[in-house]
Amino acid sequence: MSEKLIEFRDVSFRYSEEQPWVLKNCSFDIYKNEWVAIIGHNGSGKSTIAKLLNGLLYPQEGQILINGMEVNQDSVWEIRKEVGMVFQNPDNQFVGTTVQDDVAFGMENRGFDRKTMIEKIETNLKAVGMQDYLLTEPHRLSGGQKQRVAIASVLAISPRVMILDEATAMLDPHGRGEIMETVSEVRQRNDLSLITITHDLQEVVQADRVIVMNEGEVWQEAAPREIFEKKEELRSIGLDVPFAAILADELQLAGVPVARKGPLNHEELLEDLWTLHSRT
Ligand SMILES: Nc1ncnc2c1ncn2[C@@H]1O[C@H](COP(=O)(O)OP(=O)(O)OP(=O)(O)O)[C@@H](O)[C@H]1O
Repeated sequence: MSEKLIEFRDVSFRYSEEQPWVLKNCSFDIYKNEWVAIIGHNGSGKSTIAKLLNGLLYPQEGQILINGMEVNQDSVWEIRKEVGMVFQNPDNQFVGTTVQDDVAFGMENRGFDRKTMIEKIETNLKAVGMQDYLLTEPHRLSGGQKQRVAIASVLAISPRVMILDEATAMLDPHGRGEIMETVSEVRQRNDLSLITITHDLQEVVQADRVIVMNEGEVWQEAAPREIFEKKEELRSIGLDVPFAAILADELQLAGVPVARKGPLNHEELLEDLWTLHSRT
């Protein structure tokens, strides 16, 4: 088992004393180099978890540890060197007037020296395929390009964990696929842990592990295959299953046998059908 990077210990959170608890006794661990997808119905507390991890919010109860360091007001600047976040709307995260200024901003805030900054701007924009846009004004970029720059800005601070909170939600399926491919590459190259918060099941099935939230509680955590086998239970808490699994059920019902219980994507479904039916 690899080393723990994040520990959520009995965390409860509410936005104010007058408001209900948004997270209730949540506990989970995330390991180094692991990719964890957090899913759950609207309002189940996913984004709140992301903000707690980055010290944008603090829990009223429980403890959050990042690499052994507790997230609190004293540690918040150290924590933000470890945890990088990319949000849904890239326009809300741009601060620089050019792409290079923007990537520099996070590093400036964290006290990087000039030489390191120049090197990191170059290598990280290259890692996301945006090296030709150094002097471009961010508003001239497409949605996908903006998210690439946002990812480069996060990578530039060399975090241990990158959180993508609905970061691909505004892109078309092709753009989403491209961004996730880039993220997957940079994750491996930089030995990062990755937390993705998303409603896109194509993304979720690629994760190592899935944490399912329901009404502010950790409902279940397991590998994607194990999670998506519980189709009826998932539906009962307002969640869907991958389209390939639904199609496999329909095929079975129509009398077409499918080998695997729940294929996670169309490649698996095709492989099943090919293996079974090429023999007949
Ligand atoms: N700034 C805030 N002040 C008060 N309540 C908030 C605030 N932000 C979120 N909430 C409430 O906290 C609960 C959890 O919200 P959160 O954004 O964490 O859910 P989520 O699972 O990310 O939802 P979604 O899938 O819709 O993005 C919701 O009931 C929401 O209305």
